Amino acid sequence: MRRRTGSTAVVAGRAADRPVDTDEIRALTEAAGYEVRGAVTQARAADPGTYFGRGKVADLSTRVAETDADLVAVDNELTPRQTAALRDALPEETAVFDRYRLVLAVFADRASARRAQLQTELARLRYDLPRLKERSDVQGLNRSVEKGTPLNGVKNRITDLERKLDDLPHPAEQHRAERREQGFDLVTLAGYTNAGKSTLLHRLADDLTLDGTGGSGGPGPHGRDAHPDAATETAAVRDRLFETLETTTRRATIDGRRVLCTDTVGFVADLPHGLVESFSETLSDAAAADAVVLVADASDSPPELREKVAVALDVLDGQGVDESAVVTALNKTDLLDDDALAERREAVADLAPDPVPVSVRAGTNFDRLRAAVTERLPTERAELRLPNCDEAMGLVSRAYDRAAVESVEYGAETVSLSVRGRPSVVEQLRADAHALGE
Ligand SMILES: Nc1nc2c(ncn2[C@@H]2O[C@H](COP(=O)(O)OP(=O)(O)OP(=O)(O)O)[C@@H](O)[C@H]2O)c(=O)[nH]1
Ligand SMILES: [Mg+2]
Repeated sequence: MRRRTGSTAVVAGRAADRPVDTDEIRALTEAAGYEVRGAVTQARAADPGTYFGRGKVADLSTRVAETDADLVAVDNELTPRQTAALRDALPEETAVFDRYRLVLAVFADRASARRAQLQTELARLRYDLPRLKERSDVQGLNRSVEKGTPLNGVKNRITDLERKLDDLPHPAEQHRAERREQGFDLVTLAGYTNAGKSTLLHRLADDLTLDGTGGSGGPGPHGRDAHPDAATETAAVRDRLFETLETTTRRATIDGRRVLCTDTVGFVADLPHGLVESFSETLSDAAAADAVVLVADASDSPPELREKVAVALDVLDGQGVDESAVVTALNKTDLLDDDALAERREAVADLAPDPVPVSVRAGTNFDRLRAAVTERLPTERAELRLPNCDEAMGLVSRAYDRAAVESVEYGAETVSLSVRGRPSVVEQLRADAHALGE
């Protein structure tokens, strides 16, 4: 993404009793377009006033001055009061973002489609509003609102945005309904950011042609419009947080069936789901899907993996996704030896009973993953007997196109066709066969 010219940051982390790890907050800060010039950490309980202890705040201030940083990025959620107190203690004009605000900055930067832009702005204002309300001093209030928008202005803008979003057509939903009618199965890839969802989509997709998009206005008549992700999708997938900010859908063929596979916005550790949810179409996609592949990064430590899988399953459940529709894929097994993998399986055993270990990068165990997905797709079988005529050939070709043809035998008088696929598709083929026979 574009780097904010000259924007620099110092990251700051605190933990009560463990070594303080700043990797993630660094990655987030970089994802928001800042160059990280330093890190300040503290291992002690949070100070209710300034979050960090007094001496540490002084250190932080010195570091900001030395590095001429524009921003202090704090690896946690700060109360409005803490944000204000920190700002007061730092050199003039230094912005203070907690991780939530940082994520909002990333989204604001990357959102390209109209819908995503509105959702991002709405999420930011909803984040700001309670913070503004809690501020009692008028001066602080004015300073904390970007560009001096008064409190009421923020409320009005929220209402305005909500109305605009309601009025905006929802191309993804409409598109989904159409595609279902055409006999497509819908599969959604979900999971934390950086788990490998987009890489998996690449692997599963039939070709590099995009077939419809989520938030960005929907496909044209042929479902082949370019998506903002198009350029980056063909490039190597980079190791960067929030690579995907809008849903992308590609056609895939799984077990002979026509599948629309949708990539989604990744979850983020320690963020309230509501935040990410509010500006992604992601979860509504998951709820509408026939199967959801929950992609997890198995190179995470077992407790972290467990936590992420638990949260993700919980979020999906909250969206009305049936547990039986979820396939859990433990990705990046190329980074693990057998013992390490066994530990990961053990860590999620009671949450995800039958996870599929895969390496999307190396292509390991794809057959099992495809099979696990197919198992979750609604399926019906039919044996059809058709008169051997031109129309029958049309029907056979439709069957190949939309379902899995298990066998086809051409006799002198009749054609016998054994087919398996989406119930509505099989139903239609059966009706067509019946009509031919009359
Ligand atoms: N070692 C290894 N790396 C992988 C594998 N699959 C994906 N990756 C890497 O993991 C990183 C993240 O992959 P993405 O596909 O962008 O992850 P994502 O889940 O789409 O992330 P967001 O779009 O941010 O939600 C990239 O650097 C991939 O190359 C794998 O099987 N093994
Ligand atoms: Mg992605």
